[in-house]
Amino acid sequence: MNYDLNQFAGQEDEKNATFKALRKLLTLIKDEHRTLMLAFLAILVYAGLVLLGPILIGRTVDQYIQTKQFDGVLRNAGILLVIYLFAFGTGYAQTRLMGGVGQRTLFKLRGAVFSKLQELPVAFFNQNKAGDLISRVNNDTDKLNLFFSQALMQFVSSLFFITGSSLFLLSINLPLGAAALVPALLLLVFTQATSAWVKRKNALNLRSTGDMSAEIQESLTNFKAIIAFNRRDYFRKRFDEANQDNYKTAVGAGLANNVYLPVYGISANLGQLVILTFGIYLIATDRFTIGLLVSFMSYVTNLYNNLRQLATLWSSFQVALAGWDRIAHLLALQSNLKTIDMPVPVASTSLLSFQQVSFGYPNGQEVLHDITFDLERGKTYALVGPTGGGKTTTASLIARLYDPTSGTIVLDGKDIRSYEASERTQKVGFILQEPFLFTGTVRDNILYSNEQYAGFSNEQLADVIHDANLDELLARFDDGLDTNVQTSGDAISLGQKQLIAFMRAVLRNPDLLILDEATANIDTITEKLLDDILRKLPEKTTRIIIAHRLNTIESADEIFFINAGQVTKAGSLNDAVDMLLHRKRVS
Ligand SMILES: Nc1ncnc2c1ncn2[C@@H]1O[C@H](COP(=O)(O)OP(=O)(O)OP(=O)(O)O)[C@@H](O)[C@H]1O
Repeated sequence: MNYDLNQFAGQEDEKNATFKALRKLLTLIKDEHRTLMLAFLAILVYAGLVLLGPILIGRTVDQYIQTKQFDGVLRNAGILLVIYLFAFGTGYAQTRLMGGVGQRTLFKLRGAVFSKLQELPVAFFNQNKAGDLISRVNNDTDKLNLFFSQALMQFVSSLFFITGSSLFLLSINLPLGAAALVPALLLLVFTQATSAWVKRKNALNLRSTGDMSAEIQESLTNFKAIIAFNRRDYFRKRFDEANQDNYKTAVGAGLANNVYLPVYGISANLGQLVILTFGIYLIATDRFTIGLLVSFMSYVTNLYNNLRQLATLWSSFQVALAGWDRIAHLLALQSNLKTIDMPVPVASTSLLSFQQVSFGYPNGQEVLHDITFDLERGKTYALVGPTGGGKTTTASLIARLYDPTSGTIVLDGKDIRSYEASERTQKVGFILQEPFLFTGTVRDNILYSNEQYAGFSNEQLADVIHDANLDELLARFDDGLDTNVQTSGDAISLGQKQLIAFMRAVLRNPDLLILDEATANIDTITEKLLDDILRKLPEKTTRIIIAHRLNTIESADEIFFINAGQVTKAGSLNDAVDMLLHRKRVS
């Protein structure tokens, strides 16, 4: 399965894509319908009140100003003031309501994107850069927040104003109203024609922001190598290129986003010019009054101001849509490592059985070819072989970081795909060459994801550690269980990290314990200690040791030689040495 998110970028917009995306976008706020209804109501009242203004002013001109009845003028001014105060109140209410909707949607959306990231398989992270993903979680979701908290309601209010003003214009004088709307219709056609282009420009910009973020992340993660190899200039150049690209796409997006404003501005001016000329002609021929012309001009101004506002919002809508596309592609991805209901294919008494397993990494060549082997309970197995032969890949399949391309892996009598993740991780323990640690204490790290001892006091835990023969290892840490561990810092050596990973795996008491080059950074005396601990593990525990140093596999009951994606039984340690030297198959 292809998990590359950037494969979606630059795809041509399908027909009506904007409205489809809008519908999807609105599903994000479907839980907010009460607040939305209230906000809509507030905005409807607000628009209605504001639209009453011009007609009242027109009446005042015709009825009181031309007849010089100033008490009438004052009365209408008072009414107008009340109307505007109410309008202010409803306008404020809708801003408050929608601000909350925006923040809640952002909160939920970030949560959904983050949960999705937790759910996706290793292949997804192999194909996408962390920096780009961070940009999706932070930057793209924020674009949507801006849209929901500000733009959406302004959008709706502009639509109300445009509809209201148009109705007033047409009802006051049909031909004059129709003439005022012609430039507006042309604008709609223009907007429709340019929207896809504007969205594309914004999508390019968001993508290059993601690329830049990925570039920053890579250089921050590898800062030691960059300094040690004096590659700062190289990375600075790469960043400059990403920055340059981001600048160019930002200019492109800015240009696209601003294309509407001047066009809308000139249409507004044209509209007013038409009304003024046509209106004065109508007044001159006694078919219109000055007061009505004042109202009319006011509605036209209102109409075009809102169209202009719509233009600005339309670009912010396109930015939100482009951001939403990037998030929606991520949310739509499904893990291909779902737990599957399936009957046991072949009854097997072994703890683990590979049955004609082949595997290739996504977008890569086949790495393991038709592998079949069985591991019995309680035995120790060694996987040896040249670099790149497929040892770690075999271990990754046992941990179900990937599923085989073909064939079946049977764990404890059941297809490995039919286990829930919690049950599988309980059965299979892993100690990796580069263990993952979290910021906290040694205690936090060795109990990571181990519910069994979570509530234990340090004293109780010390007993458990003693029973598991781990106290000598714990003694290697100055403050014992309370020793601080920092993932980013180097306060703890790689060997110590491996010891923590070792204790963590042993305390989980798995049926199958895999050590992938797990003692590569440990001195020979400690290594002997680990060997002892491994020997004393409960009898049922099966151990798989992946090692380059052959002295570490002396205690193995059986040795498998993995080379070029093939697995062969090596027989004895000497056979394994022979195979490694000659890379040939025996038995
Ligand atoms: N994430 C990946 N994506 C694509 N190909 C990969 C990936 N990981 C490993 N490979 C390829 O799979 C093959 C087997 O690699 P693997 O890591 O299993 O070998 P190994 O025997 O464990 O080597 P080593 O002893 O160096 O750890 C190699 O050709 C490697 O290039």
